Amino acid sequence: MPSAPASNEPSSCHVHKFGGSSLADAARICGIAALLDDDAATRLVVVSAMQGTTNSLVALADMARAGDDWQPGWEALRQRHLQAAAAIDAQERFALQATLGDEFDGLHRNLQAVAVDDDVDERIRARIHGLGEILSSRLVHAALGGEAAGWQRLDAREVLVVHPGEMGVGVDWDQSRRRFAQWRARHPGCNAVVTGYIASDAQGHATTLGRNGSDYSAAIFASLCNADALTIWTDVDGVLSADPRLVPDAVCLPSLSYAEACELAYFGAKVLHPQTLAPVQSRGIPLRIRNTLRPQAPGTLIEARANAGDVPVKGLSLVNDLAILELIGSGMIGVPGTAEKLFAALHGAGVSVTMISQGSSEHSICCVVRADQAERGRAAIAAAFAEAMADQRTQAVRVTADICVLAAVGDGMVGTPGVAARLLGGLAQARVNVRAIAQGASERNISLAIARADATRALRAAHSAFWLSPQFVSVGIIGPGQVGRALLSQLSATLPRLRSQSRLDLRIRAISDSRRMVLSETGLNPGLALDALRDDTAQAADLDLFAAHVRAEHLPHGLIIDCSASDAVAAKYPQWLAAGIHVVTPNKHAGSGDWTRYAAIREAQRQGGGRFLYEATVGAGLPVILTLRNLLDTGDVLHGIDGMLSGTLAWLFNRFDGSQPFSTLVREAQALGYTEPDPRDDLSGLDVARKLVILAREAGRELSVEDVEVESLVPLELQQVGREEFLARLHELDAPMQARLAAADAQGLGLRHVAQLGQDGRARVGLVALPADHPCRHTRLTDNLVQFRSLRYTDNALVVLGPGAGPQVTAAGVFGDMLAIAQSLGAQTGAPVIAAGAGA
Ligand SMILES: NC(=O)C1=CN([C@@H]2O[C@H](COP(=O)(O)OP(=O)(O)OC[C@H]3O[C@@H](n4cnc5c(N)ncnc54)[C@H](OP(=O)(O)O)[C@@H]3O)[C@@H](O)[C@H]2O)C=CC1
Ligand SMILES: N[C@@H](CC=O)C(=O)O
Repeated sequence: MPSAPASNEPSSCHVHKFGGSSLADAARICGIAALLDDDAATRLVVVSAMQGTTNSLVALADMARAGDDWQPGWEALRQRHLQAAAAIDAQERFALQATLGDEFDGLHRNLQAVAVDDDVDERIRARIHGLGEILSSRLVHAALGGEAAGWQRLDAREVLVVHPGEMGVGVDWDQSRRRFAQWRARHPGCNAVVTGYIASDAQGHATTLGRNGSDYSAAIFASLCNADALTIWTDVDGVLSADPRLVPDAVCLPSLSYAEACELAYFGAKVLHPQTLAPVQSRGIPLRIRNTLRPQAPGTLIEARANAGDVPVKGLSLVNDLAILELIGSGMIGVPGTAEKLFAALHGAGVSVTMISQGSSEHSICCVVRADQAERGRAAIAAAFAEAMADQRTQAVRVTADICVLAAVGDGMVGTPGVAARLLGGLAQARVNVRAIAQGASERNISLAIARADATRALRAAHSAFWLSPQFVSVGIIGPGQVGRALLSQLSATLPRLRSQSRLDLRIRAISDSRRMVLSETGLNPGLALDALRDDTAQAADLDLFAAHVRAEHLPHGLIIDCSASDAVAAKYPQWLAAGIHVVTPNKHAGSGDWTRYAAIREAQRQGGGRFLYEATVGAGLPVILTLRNLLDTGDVLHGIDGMLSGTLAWLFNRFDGSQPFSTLVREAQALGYTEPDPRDDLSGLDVARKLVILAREAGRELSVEDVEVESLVPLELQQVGREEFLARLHELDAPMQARLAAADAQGLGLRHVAQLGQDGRARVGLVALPADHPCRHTRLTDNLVQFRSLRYTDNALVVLGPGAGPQVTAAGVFGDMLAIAQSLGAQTGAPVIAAGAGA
């Protein structure tokens, strides 16, 4: 391309291009003047056809050719343009309408020609297809005030000379530049409205730049007039980090380099035509994308050196409707010319290749092609390698359908270690299988072929992996009882901060109690989620529907929080975890229940399923399980565990001094939310036995609740009655408990409920009388005291001490597990919170 600036060109020239959406009707056309108002430079305004016009013109030509009735469509298009002309407050309105009428008469003649002659000249078709820009240029010219206001109209066919080529339409720069200079000489210094999309070929016949070619026209004219800037006006704010229909959190990118824009344009960022960039890039002309409907928005600036931003990836794009073609053969290894032969075969079959990948073993070559060309490509490769196939040098040509390509793009990727790891890690967390990978040596683009079904989930996961949007976790809460409600209130207070500071979006998309559930697409406000359960949107509870909604195919991560005490809910964990749903719970049933189910849960995790965290099952918010895990993971050997594992029983025996009946204290503990839904689970020692089993299993021992020696405080006659009757007869505990207290008092001892897991595997739970100097006598309120004895902690136990029951502390334990899962998914929840203004 010659680099000398065109003669007669004013010193400062700006090119503006308006797409069809900016020219949808007369009001939008008239609005262009206001958008150009603050631009003092000489302006070239390149226009597309009015929205939908080119499609209509192509359809009319097709109808004419097929012998269908095109007259009504022609008339509708004519009326639309005449009405737009009538609505434009132009001095020459009548002349404008007459000219448009003439253009439509010409269209009528051309359509008739197509109708009577099947082999009508391609030039006539090009004239028909390109009429929309002629029409819109006349309307815009009039709306800007016409020649009286210093505006000329330039039919691009007068100056722009192009030739079709294998790589698309090419520009004859010498011819075009000469002709443009001549046109400029005839119209020195004036502004111009220029038709986009259309041009002439070398013989002077009408042609087009291909669909959506107006952007390309604008870039060519920017180069011809050596413009200082090109602005493309469209109906979006700029280039977005991803398709907003698939990633609602996609952000508008303030700046891109030409190279980044090229990659994004090629890989589906529909804002830019792929060819647009070359003419402006070669002359270093900055290109800005702006929104006609929101001109105050800064848009996206594309120039040679873009702002790098603080993450290596600027944007992600997705190309759909693809297939993988794969040639496999051990006889290909080290054989020169195999790749050439394969791609020559595809070339010969007219198959365009989107992506190529070959492992260094050379055992197979795979490429990604358009789905509608896959079979043609397969047949061409099979034919080219027929001989090699016959003597087993190649073994197969395989097609994998329903593929899409996800591409991560950014200059910041160049030379930055860990980008691929971050991308692939994010996809792995979202359980997206990658079928093929390609990264060129430019390092600006990593392309991944994945199954179409995974596309949205993959795009969202990758988007948040690079913090282009917060890490999105779809959350379902089961059991909004004491703990569940406390969790909702903690979430309500914390989620906004997590979203803004830690870029973590824990979205409550489902809530259920034992009877009803609410499934929400966009998410429930945690402060109002309980109300939603009571209103008309609630439906009958169904755990399978609930889980399917939480783990919707298009969402990267699903997390179920089970705050019930239900065994039926715990029975679902293996299947949820196997489906990749993470589970967090204070419910002890899974951890201490049926061994086969427990093993299935572990197996689902081992197979790479969801994560299962249950810290709150023992010691509520205390780090009991975490402490045990740390001991074991660092190679310590557990000898035994003993202490107090029930918050309710701790509180009861800290308070029980005989001054009030034991049953009164039990009711109080229940009201405070310390007890299990059925307080007999506490008083019978079952709850503590469950906790001991959870800890023993954590340490690798195959213990079950039946193996634990449990002393129950519930009299035999109250063990089998219903919960309500038990509560009504609670006073029957008073006398036996009073007697136990008196006996202990008489020996100068105090009652405490303790649990013990010995080195011999023996597990015991029960009420004991202890001397005043025993550590369990130095606890307060609901304190749990867990003493770990191990190879390292032999003389002096490792002790975890603190409140072990209550909705708030339990919910905090659950919340902590939620954040641990979010962190494992890549969320930055551990980052220190810097107070506003600090460090300024
Ligand atoms: N309270 C505490 O200090 C601690 C509690 N925990 C554990 O936390 C869990 C909750 O305790 P808490 O909040 O006190 O109990 P609650 O009885 O207050 O709440 C239980 C909730 O679970 C719901 N639920 C019961 N069965 C089902 C089911 N099949 N499907 C869906 N939802 C169901 C109940 O709904 P509905 O009203 O419809 O029955 C209710 O909303 C228990 O497992 C408990 O062991 C753990 C550590 C400490
Ligand atoms: N009811 C339980 C609650 C915690 O698991 C207790 O009192 O410890």
